[in-house]
Amino acid sequence: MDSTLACLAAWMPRQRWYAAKGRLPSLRLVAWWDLPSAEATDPDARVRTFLVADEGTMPTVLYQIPVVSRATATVDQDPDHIIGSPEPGTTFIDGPFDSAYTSSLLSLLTRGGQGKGPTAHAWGVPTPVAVHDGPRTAQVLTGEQSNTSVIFAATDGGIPIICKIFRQLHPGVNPDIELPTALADAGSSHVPRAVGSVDGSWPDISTSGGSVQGSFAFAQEFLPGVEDAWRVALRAAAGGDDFRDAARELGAATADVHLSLAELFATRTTESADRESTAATWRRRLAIAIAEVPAIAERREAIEAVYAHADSLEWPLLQRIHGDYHLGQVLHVRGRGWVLVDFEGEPLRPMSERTRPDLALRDVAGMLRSFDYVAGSIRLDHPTRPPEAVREWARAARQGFIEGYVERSGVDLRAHGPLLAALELDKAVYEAIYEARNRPTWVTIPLRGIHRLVDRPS
Ligand SMILES: Nc1ncnc2c1ncn2[C@@H]1O[C@H](COP(=O)(O)OP(=O)(O)O)[C@@H](O)[C@H]1O
Ligand SMILES: O=P(O)(O)O[C@H]1O[C@H](CO)[C@@H](O[C@H]2O[C@H](CO)[C@@H](O)[C@H](O)[C@H]2O)[C@H](O)[C@H]1O
Repeated sequence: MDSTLACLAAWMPRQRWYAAKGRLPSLRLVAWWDLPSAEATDPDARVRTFLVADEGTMPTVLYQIPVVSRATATVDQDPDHIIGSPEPGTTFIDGPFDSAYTSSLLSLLTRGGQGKGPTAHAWGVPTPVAVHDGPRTAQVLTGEQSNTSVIFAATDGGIPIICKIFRQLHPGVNPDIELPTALADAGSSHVPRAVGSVDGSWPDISTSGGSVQGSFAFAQEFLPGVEDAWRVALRAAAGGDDFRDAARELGAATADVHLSLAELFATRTTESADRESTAATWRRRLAIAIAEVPAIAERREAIEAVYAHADSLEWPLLQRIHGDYHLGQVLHVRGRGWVLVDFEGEPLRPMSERTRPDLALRDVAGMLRSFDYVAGSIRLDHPTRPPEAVREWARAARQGFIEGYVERSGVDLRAHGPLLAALELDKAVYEAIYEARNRPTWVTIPLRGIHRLVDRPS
């Protein structure tokens, strides 16, 4: 098994979903499960999903790595999708890029079934939407994602499916399954329909002995030919087109989803423990950001003053929220409007925090930051453009979003201005860490946002 772990450890740091960028993982094999159905249809392949813990991080991260193992002489995959050779004559292929894995994953999602290993177990949970049984092609979605998504297009008229394979595993139902499924079941048009999930159990990495249950993958209807709001907004900003009306509709859709979530899941008043834990998260993030992005250190006191002001005022009710809301998480669907995806919450936050009732204003703050990101990205791509015009574009978009949100929700955002400013600032601090780790050339975008927010907090 050492050669398997060595092979995975050498490959993981190059993957977009690998969290500890710039450092080799320190892997321990926690468990694995096999998909025997794959071997029945493709006898040259063995499909094994490894669950490996990176113990070099605090806290330990548990990764899901589906691997197809083939005799090297028979392999014709693109070299970019090859993990490596654990031993001479055997090649490991990144599962989502091999039909032996994708066809058995699809079968689990749409027909049910089981995957088994000595200490881990997986089972498919199809919903009534997963009725179609015809032929499908599989294609991995490329781009900057935290997980790996495969699109299964039907070649004979069935609805296309997108299946997200969660790369980091956490005990409990993943909010990315729980929230959109509840919203879709309640009739919301602002989320895609749920098709099925792969759930399972594995050894608990936080205790010796015992096992936990959680989610391995989730499939939804795929909305073909749509663009995400990030692309739509970027094009509008690049062409100097007004985005205020589109942003107003996005604000209204966001309010609709918040209202539905407040009906479907418990809400509660903010207790002092909630404030303390939120403020502790703000401080913790700020400390990490100062360590990783030294330019933030000089604004430390000013940032803390914005947090202190927010902490001194009344806070609204807590409820379930999206949690990592930005333009890339919203799709523009003709005839249906804005559709929200990726309810998994911020990848850098512990899952226990992401599933708690939270401030709906956190989502509002995330989207407001995202309009600023559009402006920042345009400035990076077109350095000779006058910055005032780009800034004005973002200001109008932010205004439109706020108007749409307030009209639909009835929430007086002005009354919560200092809290919204603190949440925007915290998001910008999060983004600075995220960009420093993933896209260092973009770190100037949140840094500029931080300066603006501390100089003009609300
Ligand atoms: N149901 C869907 N229909 C069409 N495109 C989708 C759908 N779900 C996700 N996408 C596309 O896939 C991208 C990545 O999905 P997301 O849920 O954000 O994954 P990740 O957790 O890996 O970041 C989205 O930004 C969107 O462009
Ligand atoms: O991978 P996820 O979609 O879960 O989200 C992570 O990656 C996002 C970047 O791809 C990051 O979002 C940041 O960049 C966006 C533009 O690419 C911008 O619209 C967002 O405002 C900005 O936060 C997100 O924060 C991160 O969790």
